[in-house]
Amino acid sequence: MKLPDQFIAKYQRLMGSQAAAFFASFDNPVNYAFRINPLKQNVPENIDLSKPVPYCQWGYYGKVNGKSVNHQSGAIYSQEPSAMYVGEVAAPKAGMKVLDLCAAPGGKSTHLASFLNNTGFLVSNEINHKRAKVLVENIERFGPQNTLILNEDPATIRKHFPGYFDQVVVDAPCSGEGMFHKDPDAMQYWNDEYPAECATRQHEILLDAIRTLKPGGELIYSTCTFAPEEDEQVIAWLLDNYPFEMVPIKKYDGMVDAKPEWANHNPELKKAVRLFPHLFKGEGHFIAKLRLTQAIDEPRKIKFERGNLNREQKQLWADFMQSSISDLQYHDLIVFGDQLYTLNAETPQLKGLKVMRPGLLLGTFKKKRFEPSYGLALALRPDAVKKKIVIDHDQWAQYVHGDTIKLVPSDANLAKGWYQLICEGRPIGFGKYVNGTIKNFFPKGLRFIAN
Ligand SMILES: C[S@@+](CC[C@H](N)C(=O)[O-])C[C@H]1O[C@@H](n2cnc3c(N)ncnc32)[C@H](O)[C@@H]1O
Repeated sequence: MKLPDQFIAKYQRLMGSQAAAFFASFDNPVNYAFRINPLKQNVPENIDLSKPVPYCQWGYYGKVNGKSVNHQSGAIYSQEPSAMYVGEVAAPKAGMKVLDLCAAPGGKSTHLASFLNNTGFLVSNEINHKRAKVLVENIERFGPQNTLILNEDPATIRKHFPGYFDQVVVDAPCSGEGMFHKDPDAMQYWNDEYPAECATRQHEILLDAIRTLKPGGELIYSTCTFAPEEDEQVIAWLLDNYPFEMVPIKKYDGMVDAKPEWANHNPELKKAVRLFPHLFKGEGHFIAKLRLTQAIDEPRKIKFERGNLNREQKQLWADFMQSSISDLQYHDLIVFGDQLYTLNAETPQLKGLKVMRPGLLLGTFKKKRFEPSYGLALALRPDAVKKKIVIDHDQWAQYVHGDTIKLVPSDANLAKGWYQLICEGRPIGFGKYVNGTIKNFFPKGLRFIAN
């Protein structure tokens, strides 16, 4: 691979005796991996689980077919193997309040949601609107029921969540040097000054991020670049200026200590981790974990959001619950426009925030009726739903293409109404059964031709 000349000169100097092996690794084959989704009931079928990723309890090496039942149902999430270690380092405990500040497309958020297992509260934020839409798609497919999805800048997040979170993950926008191997297009933005520019933005993001942490809370900072300016030097700056202590990160085979000599020689920096592609089966990554030892600002009181359904909406939802769902836990309900969402007990007032999803989207109120959402079908395990129709792979292909599905006569005497559609043991959406056919409610923007 042709790397930029200035990149070669810089890393020749920094990598010393390892430089040749480091540069050679850019020509190695790319490593693919995926995580299975513990929020779903069944372990995915038709996928090779023989090569587990040793440091990630849900991780396996291998490539995912994006047009498969496994992928569409949210049973698996494709993620680069090094990126998987960020979620593992965070490993939030049940009940925690967690912020993923730079979240799209959702690799870390879905991983954090796996740990939280529908307890606590996950705020998944992405500044870029287009990317925030992709984040919504990926989170809905994964199916957590405890997630607020925002499209905000870090300064606004800081204002609304002062001293609030047990954990904050900053998977920072960076110069992306670690991605040159997998995605050579990433090189086009790179020049010698780019890491310093990125570092300025990382400092700005962190100045907001750290003020959303409660004392004792943990900051997980990660990049996919080798640049010391964006890695050790950022952490050295935090340690010098704010009340943080480093939390040691376990180093598995091929992972190495971060490099104090690439910053201010503070030996504490060794507790962070570097993943180099010539030493490790994955792309370049840097991860640091820090604990806030005391509050940065005076504590501020937070007002919480409340449910807002009118009587008719309550009744329509109660009727749907009664006829269709046997198990769905939530604190309260909230309506935005005509859309109904669950509301987590920990949700602060949402006024002034660009909200993509205040909670799990349950469905839409139409004139005097309720239409359940695609996201609800994917968030509910089959045993939590009263009415289901099992479809085969060909019918699934019709469904994801947006077609009406004709049922065989033996299935064609069901009561009219909403059914969770199940393919290969996994929920793949809701369908409305009418006279021997299933009307298709697979979202228009997501339709595809299965292969
Ligand atoms: C490395 S990517 C995040 C990847 C994501 N965490 C995942 O695992 O799928 C960094 C993200 O930061 C966002 N970003 C860019 N500028 C930002 C800023 N000034 N503040 C916050 N986020 C920013 C980008 O849009 C991008 O989605």
